Amino acid sequence: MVRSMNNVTKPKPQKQGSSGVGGAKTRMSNAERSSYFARREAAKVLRCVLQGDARRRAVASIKSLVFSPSVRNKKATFALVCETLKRLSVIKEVLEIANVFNAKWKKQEELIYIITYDILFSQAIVLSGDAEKFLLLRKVALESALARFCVRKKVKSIEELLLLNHQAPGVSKPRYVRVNTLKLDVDSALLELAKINTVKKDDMIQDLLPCWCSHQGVICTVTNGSIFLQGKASSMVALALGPKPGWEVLDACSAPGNKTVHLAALMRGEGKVLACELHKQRVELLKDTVRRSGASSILFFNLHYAVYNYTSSSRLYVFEGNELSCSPDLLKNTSI
Ligand SMILES: C[S@@+](CC[C@H](N)C(=O)[O-])C[C@H]1O[C@@H](n2cnc3c(N)ncnc32)[C@H](O)[C@@H]1O
Repeated sequence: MVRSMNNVTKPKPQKQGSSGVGGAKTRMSNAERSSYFARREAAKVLRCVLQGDARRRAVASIKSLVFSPSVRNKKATFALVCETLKRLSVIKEVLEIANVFNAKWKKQEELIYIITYDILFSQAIVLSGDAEKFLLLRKVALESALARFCVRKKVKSIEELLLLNHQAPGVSKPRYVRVNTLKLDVDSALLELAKINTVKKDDMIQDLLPCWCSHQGVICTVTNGSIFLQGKASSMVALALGPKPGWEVLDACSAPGNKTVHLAALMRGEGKVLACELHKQRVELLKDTVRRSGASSILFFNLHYAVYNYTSSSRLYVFEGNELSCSPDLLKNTSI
């Protein structure tokens, strides 16, 4: 459900170009003005997201909120919201320890979260605006609160603190890792990932591992195709079909190919998966996924439109397309 952002309390309008850091009457540069507005737009998006969470009601995704026409600097706004959200629990603790909130700024807490992120984690130096000025005057208190929080959590660095925050099961959501059983068995993947991540077996899907991990923690195994980062819902699709080795399966809209290679793995590399994709560039993505997966039983079709007539009994596939690429061996017994 998309909820309008119009009912968000607007921060008091400020005279543009008149409020420099430290109260000096300075004109904002274009970059300052753009980041000033991005922080306020990010605060509105963050408020929408947090209110939705608090009421357990679906709001639009961060992307759709950011892509609303009222948001001018979409890239900076999106980055600010995501980066602040990643560190939100730490930011809240720090503000609490530093005892920063008063009645006035409590009303604009999302803006305070965003600016605190900017001051502590993005090392922004010049920040124009009243709220920015308020927090910059307390920068030392914020930094010492962050240091105290690290000590309290028994970590040596902020990176460790953030990782800890990400790794605690039940506190943060897991990233799902699907093991590509064409290359690696589930138990070996579990052992490998457990070296640097908190990981377990999924209770519904055999080859899926919920993982509380850092991106670096899984990146090598992702790059070599032993595992794929794939959500739980997406991992249920091929499983629901339950393909057997030797089947011929049509994946009509396939790029980037996560389900295509999952099908090939469930069929243990025996049989064929016909993978269709409308867009040429996305066919390249699909091919890359398939190459990494090591599956050799997949045929690619780049179609203008996927008009097909598929009857399993007569094994007839009618495709209307412009290009086809696959290994000649695979094509031998397939009528197209
Ligand atoms: C949501 S993605 C599919 C994700 C994929 N099944 C996976 O699991 O990784 C949808 C894809 O279908 C392609 N597509 C959309 N319409 C199509 C059509 N008529 N024929 C073939 N491909 C199409 C899109 O270009 C897009 O790459």
